Amino acid sequence: MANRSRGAAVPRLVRELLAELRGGLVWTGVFSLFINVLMLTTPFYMLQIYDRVLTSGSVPTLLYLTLVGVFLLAMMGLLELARSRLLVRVSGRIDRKLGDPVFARMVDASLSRGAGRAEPLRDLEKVRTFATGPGIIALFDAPWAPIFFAVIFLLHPVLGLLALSGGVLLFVLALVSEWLTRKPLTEAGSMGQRAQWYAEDCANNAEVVAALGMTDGVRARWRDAYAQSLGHQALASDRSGLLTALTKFVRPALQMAMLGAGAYLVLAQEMSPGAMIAGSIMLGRALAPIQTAIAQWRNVIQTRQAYHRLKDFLADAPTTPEPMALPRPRGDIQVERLVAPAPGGEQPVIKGIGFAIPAGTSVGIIGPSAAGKSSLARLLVGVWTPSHGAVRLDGADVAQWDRAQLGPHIGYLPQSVALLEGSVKDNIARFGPVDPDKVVKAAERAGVHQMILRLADGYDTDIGRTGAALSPGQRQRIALARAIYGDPALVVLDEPNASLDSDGEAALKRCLDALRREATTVVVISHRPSLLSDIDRLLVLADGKIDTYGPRDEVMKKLVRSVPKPNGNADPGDKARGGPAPEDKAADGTAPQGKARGDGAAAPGAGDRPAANAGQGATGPRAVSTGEGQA
Ligand SMILES: Nc1ncnc2c1ncn2[C@@H]1O[C@H](COP(=O)(O)OP(=O)(O)OP(=O)(O)O)[C@@H](O)[C@H]1O
Repeated sequence: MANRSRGAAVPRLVRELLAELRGGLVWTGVFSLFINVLMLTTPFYMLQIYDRVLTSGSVPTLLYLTLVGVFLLAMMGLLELARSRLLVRVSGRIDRKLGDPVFARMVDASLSRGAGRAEPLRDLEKVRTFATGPGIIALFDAPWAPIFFAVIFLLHPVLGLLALSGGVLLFVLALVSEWLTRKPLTEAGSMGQRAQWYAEDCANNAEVVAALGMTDGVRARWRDAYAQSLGHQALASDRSGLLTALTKFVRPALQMAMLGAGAYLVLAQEMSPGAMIAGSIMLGRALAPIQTAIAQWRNVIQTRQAYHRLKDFLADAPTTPEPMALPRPRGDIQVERLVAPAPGGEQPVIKGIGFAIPAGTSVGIIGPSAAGKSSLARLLVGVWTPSHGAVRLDGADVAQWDRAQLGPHIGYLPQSVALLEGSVKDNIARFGPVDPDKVVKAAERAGVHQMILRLADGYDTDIGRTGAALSPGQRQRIALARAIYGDPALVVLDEPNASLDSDGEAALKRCLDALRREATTVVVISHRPSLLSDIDRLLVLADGKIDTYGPRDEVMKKLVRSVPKPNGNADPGDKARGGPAPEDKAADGTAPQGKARGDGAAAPGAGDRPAANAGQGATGPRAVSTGEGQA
């Protein structure tokens, strides 16, 4: 089973990544050293031309120097090529190492925090592209700048001092730039992100936003966040613009000072004219990486932020050792003392319930709105993690079960259907390898095969983002086929008929009958009692607790008795539809728990499983045990 320990994965992931990158980065550093040494070719060539060729008038020397110079420059070009290829590989490794974990973690984070965004992938993209851009080249070149300063010192100490002071001045300007722009850039980043969320949410819900005239209100929110982001951006740009202007003045001024000082030293006969020119060129080389670093400062800061966000995001990733594969479950469900808040919340929405569903049993869950039915469904399929208790499938805790292993054994049709961008067949096959026979079988059992054949490209029809190209009813029926694809052992359907017409509902009922005949464990949540007419058991949920659980007919009888109508008749469907509130029942003097026990249904049936009873103990007297005969 998964061993979840916080905080260990990121250091491991990052350590492993850095270990993998170490070789490539060391070679990039070595290549950078040679590239920078070879950059001395041009100034030395100048030096030799002025001081040797022009004074001696020797053409062979000129030819020889030129050949050597061209060869060295060619070598430098080759090294540049090798370095850039190396960095492309480094960037590819970052992606290969972190891409999948970040994606998987993003899905997990959406489950545990209740909201998912794609920023971590964007951050990864930022870090990855930095690894091939000019920013990282500047970082690798900067440490070799002392070579140039040293050579300038050798030409003349005065020139050396001048160059060094210029370098320090530019470096200080870079630090000031960082200091002045870091905060506004951070603020701009977070406000920009918020603005983007508004824009994305608005685009995703464009129809309701337009229909209800909400565009102006939502745009005002977006505009506010965007304006704040732009304000911080502008402040950062103003400050960095000032620094850039200063740099643009300092850089040529330094060059001029070098030439001026060099000319003076030549006049004073302390240096040759060649050294004057070479010194000036070398100053340019020495300052280039510093200047690139200043130009790339914003990029460097943003990449650093993205890197830290990524590290934090991965920091609480659970370490999950490769779990042992478990055999295909039979579909035996035990819910034990289950307490669960919604993701990111504290208040439990499921408040200590326990019950059992023997393999092959079909159970209908009914109850008023916000009773916790969908929450229970999510817990049954293991996408929510309970704070206490467990849902066990054939004895194994579903929240701890490896999702990739558990998924094929689970069929889940959520209330909001959630198809994904892709073809009909991809969606039915759950984006795994498409086995046409299995896809058609699932579609036929879901009663949707003919409907799919009538689509423009049949099973190959692209359904667009979230299935936008389909009607809600079509989406729901295709999602049903997806839920039963591969004959899962447990099928949980949350309001599977919410968007269906009578044909669709008849197909759904036939599908449920087939699942029952095949002894698949089925849980159906529905507000419509018609769908639950052939179900084995009924579970009535109210305020996160079990009100009643037992064989369907017994529960229905109880519901009839507990829902008095003004004319003395009762409509059990009222309760299924969430009609009578628990207070209504209390008003006639019959508390739910009293009812549950009073008719004898509370006593465990003769064949009740011990696990079911254990679960009952946790639920309190509200939970009603079941007769095994119904299984
Ligand atoms: N993702 C979520 N984040 C926060 N709270 C949630 C979330 N999902 C459900 N809840 C809360 O849990 C409670 C139960 O909701 P749930 O959707 O399980 O009820 P339900 O019985 O399925 O309702 P309905 O019949 O209206 O679908 C509600 O109070 C709801 O606010």
